[in-house]
Amino acid sequence: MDDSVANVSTGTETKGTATEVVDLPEHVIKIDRLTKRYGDVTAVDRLDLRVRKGEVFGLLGPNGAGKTTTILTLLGLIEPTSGTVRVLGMNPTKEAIKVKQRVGYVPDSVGFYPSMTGRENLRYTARLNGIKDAEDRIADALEQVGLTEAADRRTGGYSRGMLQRLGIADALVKNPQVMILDEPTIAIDPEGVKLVLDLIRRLRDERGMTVLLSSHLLYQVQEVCDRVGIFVRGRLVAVGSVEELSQRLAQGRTVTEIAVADDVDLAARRIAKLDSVQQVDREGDLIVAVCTADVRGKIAETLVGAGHTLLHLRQRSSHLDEIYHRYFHEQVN
Ligand SMILES: Nc1ncnc2c1ncn2[C@@H]1O[C@H](COP(=O)(O)OP(=O)(O)OP(=O)(O)O)[C@@H](O)[C@H]1O
Repeated sequence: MDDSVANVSTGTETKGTATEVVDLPEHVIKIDRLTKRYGDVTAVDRLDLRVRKGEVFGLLGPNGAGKTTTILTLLGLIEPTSGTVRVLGMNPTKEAIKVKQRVGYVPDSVGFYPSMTGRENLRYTARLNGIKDAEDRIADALEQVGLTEAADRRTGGYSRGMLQRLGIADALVKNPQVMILDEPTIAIDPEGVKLVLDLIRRLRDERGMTVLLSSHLLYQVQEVCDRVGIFVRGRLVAVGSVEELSQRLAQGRTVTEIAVADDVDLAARRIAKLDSVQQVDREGDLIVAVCTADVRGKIAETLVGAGHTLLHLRQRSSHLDEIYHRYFHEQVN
C-alpha cells in the first residue's frame, strides 16, 4: 500500500501537494488531463486517474457521463483531444494492437455469430488474434464463466446473461493482464449478475487481474469494487473506496428513520428536543432525524416512554446509491 491519498476533486492519487500526481510501478492505467470533445460537447473533461495492478475499479455515473468515451480512449479506439493515456506503459493511440493483445474488452452488448456455438465463436476470436493451440485456453475460459455445458450450443439460443459471460470468456482467451468491462451487469437477471460479479472477484483474487468496469447500476457493482470513481458530466467528482466516500459524506452525522403508529407530528417534536438531534424532517409517515451521534436507544426510550407505538427505527447507511446521488446533486447544483 502506498502512502498517497485520493484527491477528491480530481480523482488522482496525490502525494504532498494536491496537484502532484504520483506514478507508482503498480499503476497499470494512468490518465492525465484527458479531454475529449465532440464539437461543442465535452465528453471527458481534464480527467486524471490512476488504477493499480490487481484492483477492481468502478467508473460510475449516469448515462452520458463520459464512461464509454474514457474506456474507448484506453483501448486506442478514440483519440484524445488533449491529455495523455497510458495502459501497461503503452500509448493506446500509437500502440493499439499491442494494447489489444494485453487488454481484454467486453462491451455492453457483445455480438457473436448466432449460428456458431460458443466454443466456435471463441475459436474464431483466437484465430483472429493469432493464438495457436487455443483449445485448452478456450476450455479454461468457458469453465471460468460457467459455460462449459452450453459451450457446444449455438449462441443464437443464449440468454443475454450467457452472452455477457461468453463476452468475458472471449476476452479471457487472450489471457489479458487488464480487463475492461462496459456495463457488465446491464440487462441481465439477478442470478446472471451474481455470476458475473463472482467471476470479476475471482479474476482479481486468483489471477491478480486488474479490472476496470463502468456502470450506472450502483447497487450491483458496489460489493465488487475496491475503489470507485464517480463521473458526472465528463468530470470525476470523487474517488475512493465506498467506505471512504461514505465517511467523507457523512462527516460524523447519522440519519435515523422512525415510524410510529399514532401521532407522527407529536413524535417528531419529541425527537427534535433530544440532545444530538440536529434536524427532523418528514418523508410521508416516516420521521427522518439527522443526528450527530447514534441516538437510536434514546429515541426508542423517549417515544415508548411517552406512550407512542414504535413501528420502525433504522439508521440509514450511506450506500453507494446515496453517495452517488449526493455527489451528483452537489455537482449539478
Ligand atoms: N461519437 C460521438 N459524437 C458526438 N457526441 C458523442 C459521441 N460519443 C459520445 N458523445 C457524447 O459524449 C458524452 C459522453 O458519452 P459517453 O457515451 O462516453 O457516456 P457514458 O457515460 O458512457 O454514457 P452511457 O452509459 O449512456 O454509455 C455524451 O454527451 C454523448 O452524447
